[in-house]
Amino acid sequence: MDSSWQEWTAADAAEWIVAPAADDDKYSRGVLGVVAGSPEYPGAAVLAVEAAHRAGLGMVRYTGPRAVRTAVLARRPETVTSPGRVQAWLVGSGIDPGRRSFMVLGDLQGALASRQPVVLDAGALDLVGTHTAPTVITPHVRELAALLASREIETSVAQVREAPAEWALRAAGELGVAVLLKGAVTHICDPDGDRYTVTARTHWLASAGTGDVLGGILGALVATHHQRLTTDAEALSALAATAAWVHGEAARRATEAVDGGPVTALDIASAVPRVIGALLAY
Ligand SMILES: NC(=O)C1=CN([C@@H]2O[C@H](COP(=O)(O)OP(=O)(O)OC[C@H]3O[C@@H](n4cnc5c(N)ncnc54)[C@H](OP(=O)(O)O)[C@@H]3O)[C@@H](O)[C@H]2O)[C@@H](O)CC1
Ligand SMILES: Nc1ncnc2c1ncn2[C@@H]1O[C@H](COP(=O)(O)OP(=O)(O)O)[C@@H](O)[C@H]1O
Repeated sequence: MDSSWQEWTAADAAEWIVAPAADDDKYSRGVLGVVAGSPEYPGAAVLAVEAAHRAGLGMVRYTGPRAVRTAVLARRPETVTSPGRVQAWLVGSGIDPGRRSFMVLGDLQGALASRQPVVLDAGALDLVGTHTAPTVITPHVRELAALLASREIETSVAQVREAPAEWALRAAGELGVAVLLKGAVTHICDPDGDRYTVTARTHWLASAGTGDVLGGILGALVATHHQRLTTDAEALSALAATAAWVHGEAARRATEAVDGGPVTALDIASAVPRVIGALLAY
């Protein structure tokens, strides 16, 4: 185990990007189930689903609230809205943990009980530890501080902001999951001692919804590698670092395309296929 943090590179990311082969079908390429979005935050589901499709996988299933489903389908008619086989989950983005209905809580618990690998975000972070499936949590600084405080680990937003590496490690150790702590430098670590950083190449990333796009990219990568994750849960941290790298590079390309001007979360999602293409050619 190396005690230092390794900056993830294009070469590292390229190892985790796979193109479909002649014997593939939509199921072998990975099906991502998404439990995200709510009447309060429908956009988070749209952004996560959009990014997952753009990152390349076999299928996205979304069975959330009707109004959100309609918004998701308006943007991505490729999305399947009936229940069925799922090989990885993205849960919690765009859900307020204080306003979860019984139905949403049931969907979240059902996903976590399925034993498929899971990306836990935003409004599902409090459920970490209620299941045994391979898990990566994707908090930002405030969410990590709140999560640790809820587990009686004394900390504050200021402390996590001051020493993100330290608190990401603490979370991985205490919670027993891979951690992707978002920020201008994103820290990824796991209980096995893997430690990666991804330094953002543009600060235009700091805008609403970009974290939901990251969740979609990571969900797609986890779904794509679902087979490997059944025997190698440690791969989750490498997949998380790859997702953060792809996200950062997509943002860099998106701002470059507008001469260094601002980019939106959807712009970043739209830039993802070219990043994937470049990594395949790497
Ligand atoms: N298009 C969509 O649908 C999007 C949906 N999203 C979804 O939204 C959900 C919440 O995510 P989040 O990241 O806004 O929650 P978090 O940061 O905990 O803020 C909670 C509250 O804390 C406060 N507050 C926060 N920061 C502060 C500061 N620096 N300084 C001072 N106060 C601060 C502030 O409250 P206020 O003080 O303004 O009342 C804020 O409201 C989550 O499910 C996510 O997926 C987003 O992805 C965006 C795009
Ligand atoms: N100052 C910054 N510079 C570069 N990237 C940032 C900065 N602040 C946040 N980010 C990145 O932007 C994204 C924001 O995600 P998140 O906080 O979940 O926002 P949202 O919930 O609005 O989607 C993360 O990928 C994070 O790493």
